[in-house]
Amino acid sequence: MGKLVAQTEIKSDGDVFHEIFRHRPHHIKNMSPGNIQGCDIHEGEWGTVGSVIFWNYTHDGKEKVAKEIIEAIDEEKKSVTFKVIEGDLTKLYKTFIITVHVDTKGQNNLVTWTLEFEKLNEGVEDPNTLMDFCLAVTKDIEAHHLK
Ligand SMILES: CC[C@@H](C)C[C@@H](CC)C(C)C
Repeated sequence: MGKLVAQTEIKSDGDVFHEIFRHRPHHIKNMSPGNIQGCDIHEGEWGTVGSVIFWNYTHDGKEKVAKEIIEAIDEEKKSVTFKVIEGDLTKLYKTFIITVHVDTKGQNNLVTWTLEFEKLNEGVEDPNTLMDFCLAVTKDIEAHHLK
């Protein structure tokens, strides 16, 4: 299993950041319209394990889709784990799991993105640009809350 981890500090509220990814990821398109164009719930309720979310996003200049199941939610640790089950990423990766975690330490809020993946073949590159995408979305969410 390949793994990429990246961290970035946000000045906006960490609890709000977690709440967005857990309960209202469909609001992200309003905060990061260049990256996220759509987010719909296909199965279950927002913010619950087992719910299925469908994303329309633009990555590496191309419009893409991702269907993800919420695999885990840890309210204590403020983390949400999304497992990709359909869409562009499944053309390159057998498994693709995205975890977003927020550490709130006083004024500082540290966001950690973890991408775990199994490539379909050796020629597939590591998802570095997707990690950049996740960090860019993070910054847009922060900026939205600092206005
Ligand atoms: C599969 C790429 C995007 C749609 C993942 C989203 C978080 C699971 C995005 C908002 C970073």
